[in-house]
Amino acid sequence: MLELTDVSAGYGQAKVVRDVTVHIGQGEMVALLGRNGMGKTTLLHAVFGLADRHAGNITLARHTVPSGRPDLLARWGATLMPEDRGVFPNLTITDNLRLANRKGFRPAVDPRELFPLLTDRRDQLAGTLSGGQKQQVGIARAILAGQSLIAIDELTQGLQPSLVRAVLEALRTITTTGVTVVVVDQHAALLLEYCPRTVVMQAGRAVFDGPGTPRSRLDELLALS
Ligand SMILES: Nc1ncnc2c1ncn2[C@@H]1O[C@H](COP(=O)(O)OP(=O)(O)OP(=O)(O)O)[C@@H](O)[C@H]1O
Repeated sequence: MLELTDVSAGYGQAKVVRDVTVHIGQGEMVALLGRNGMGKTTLLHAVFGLADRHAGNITLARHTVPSGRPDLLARWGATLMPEDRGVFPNLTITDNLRLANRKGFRPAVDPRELFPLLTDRRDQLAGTLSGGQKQQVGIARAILAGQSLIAIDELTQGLQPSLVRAVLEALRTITTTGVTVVVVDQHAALLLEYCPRTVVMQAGRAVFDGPGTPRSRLDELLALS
């Protein structure tokens, strides 16, 4: 559903991502790992039209993705969770969800079943939630919008492990309904528990792509600069 073929990308003349080929199927849950500055975010940005693509092809759900058109990605069903987690801070949780819900669309999994917070704090302004709580609202919005690919950068940043687990658990559940999930982080341990497939970036290249990675091999890849 998301296919990157020989993708090189960066910012202006700066080359960051080099010759990356990764094909991700519908309903997969993929961890994109790598140390600081290895190009994980830039790769996501290349997919979502936020970095400059220097070479290669990207297709999403059989659409050819042109460079520099982030608007098309949203229209074709892909969401990149931004740092503010894509919530309207001055609206309540309920209103955030209501606005996101595509007319007449009922997701296979009700996000309120995944995240009790959405009910317990329904009248709270989203801007007053913690980062992890906002992330839950952001993911719920993507689910209600019927998005078929959800990518999350820096999933664990600033979140307590129990919240990270709740989010990963929820993401795993939605993959069973056919939604594709790509999670980016530099902390491997938790993600590895939930993601059957791992792509490791090193100096802009995808140096490993596979399921069932032995932990020792991953430690080795993540330790190298
Ligand atoms: N806007 C930019 N202009 C020029 N270079 C950039 C820009 N953003 C990032 N870079 C460079 O691209 C390289 C890769 O950065 P990127 O953010 O993709 O790495 P990352 O693997 O996501 O790292 P981290 O885990 O620290 O976020 C770094 O050397 C960084 O300095």
